[in-house]
This record gives sequence, structure tokens and C-alpha cells, in this order.
Amino acid sequence: MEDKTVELQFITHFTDTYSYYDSARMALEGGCRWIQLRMKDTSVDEVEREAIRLQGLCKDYGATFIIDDHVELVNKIHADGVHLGKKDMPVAEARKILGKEFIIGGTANTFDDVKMHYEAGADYIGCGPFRFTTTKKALSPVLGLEGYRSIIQQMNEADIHLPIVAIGGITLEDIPSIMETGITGIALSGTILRAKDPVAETKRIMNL
Ligand SMILES: Cc1ncc(COP(=O)(O)OP(=O)(O)O)c(N)n1
Ligand SMILES: Cc1ncsc1CCOP(=O)(O)O
Ligand SMILES: [Mg+2]
Repeated sequence: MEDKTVELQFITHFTDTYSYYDSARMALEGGCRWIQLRMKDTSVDEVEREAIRLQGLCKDYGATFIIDDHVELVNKIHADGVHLGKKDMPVAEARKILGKEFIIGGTANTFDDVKMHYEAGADYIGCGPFRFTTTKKALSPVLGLEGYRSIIQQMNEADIHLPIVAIGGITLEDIPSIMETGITGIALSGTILRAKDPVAETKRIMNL
């Protein structure tokens, strides 16, 4: 049997059912080893309180811990890294603050976005949305499999080699065909949080 697991990034999202901590714990119990704390419309103090708890949890599981948007907080608490999109601090500026030791991810919807983040020194790309999702407001245009194929082809032609994680509306069934496009990992939230048993669903995804 091939000993290969899906490179999975679990992204937290507010729900009435689970706390941020419990949702991250379930993803970790299911075998995910990359957690992103994403808390929108919340004060930095509140994000910091949650981040400190999740950081401890991720340490216990030997998991990477990334925070969405908050560069200064990542620097302050020494999280493993930050994820930045179009409306956030530019990757190059974050790199100046954080140095080389921290992971910096950048959001892309087009090859030009990928190129910009690559040139600015990003460590990985979050590329999406794959399809419509209610988890994020003001979504960029949906990419689908064809969008990923085209971006990966342009990356290869430009000799740009960066880990590239697909995101947005992804379910277990989508993952094999997304991985066939050359995408190197998957980021998701809703499909785990909506599952009857989020731990079992994470295990199923990890072992695809
Ligand atoms: C892995 C990953 N990819 C993309 C995003 C989206 O980031 P951004 O465009 O900054 O949007 P918000 O998440 O801040 O609403 C992400 N967080 N993670
Ligand atoms: C942060 C982010 N950016 C695009 S979709 C998304 C959240 C994850 O989406 P989903 O809940 O559909 O997996
Ligand atoms: Mg952001």
C-alpha cells in the first residue's frame, strides 16, 4: 500500500456547533497537521486569546499553526506563519517584519497573483476558490479544475515552483481530481465542520 497522505490545511470558521478550539482539535485528531486560525470580524485581542490556545494544541500534535491576516500577532506569539490576501499586508512587507523563519502564504486567483507572491517571497500559495462557498464573503471568480490546470501550466512555463493549495467549496469527492491538476495540497473548512463526524471525515480525507 502506498504510504501517502493528503497535504491538508484545516481552516477554522465560526459555527454555532463548535468552538474554534474544538474544531481544530477534531481536525488534528483526524490526522491533519496544518491548522489556520481564521477569525473574521473579531478584535485582535480576541484573536490573540484564541491563537494562544490553538498554538498550544498544535504543539501537542506536532502540527503547523498559521494565523490568517495578523502579521504582528504572528510575530508577537511566534506562531509558525501567516496567510495574506489582497486586502492584507503585502507579502514583501510581512517578510521584512517576520524574516525567513516564518511561513508566509499568499492568496491567488490568477497566475499573475501567483507570480506576484512568488517574487515577493511567499512560501506557498492558497489558490481559489475551487467552487462557490459561503465560508468567505466577496469571493473571487470560481476556478474549477480548468482554472487550476491553466495556473499550474503557466507556473511550469515560468519555472515557478511553489507549494500550491486549493481552497474554496472543496469536498472529499473533489480531492483526487484536484490533485491530478498538479495542485500540491488542499485547504478546507466547511466540509469537515458540516460532517456528522468531523474526526472521521478528516481521517477519510487524509487517507484518500
Ligand atoms: C490557504 C488559504 N488560501 C486562501 C485564503 C484566503 O485569504 P484572504 O484572501 O486574505 O481572505 P480571508 O481568509 O482573509 O478572508 C486563506 N485564508 N487561506
Ligand atoms: C478562506 C477561504 N478563501 C476561499 S474559501 C475559504 C474558506 C474555506 O472554504 P470552505 O469552507 O468552502 O472549505
Ligand atoms: Mg486575509
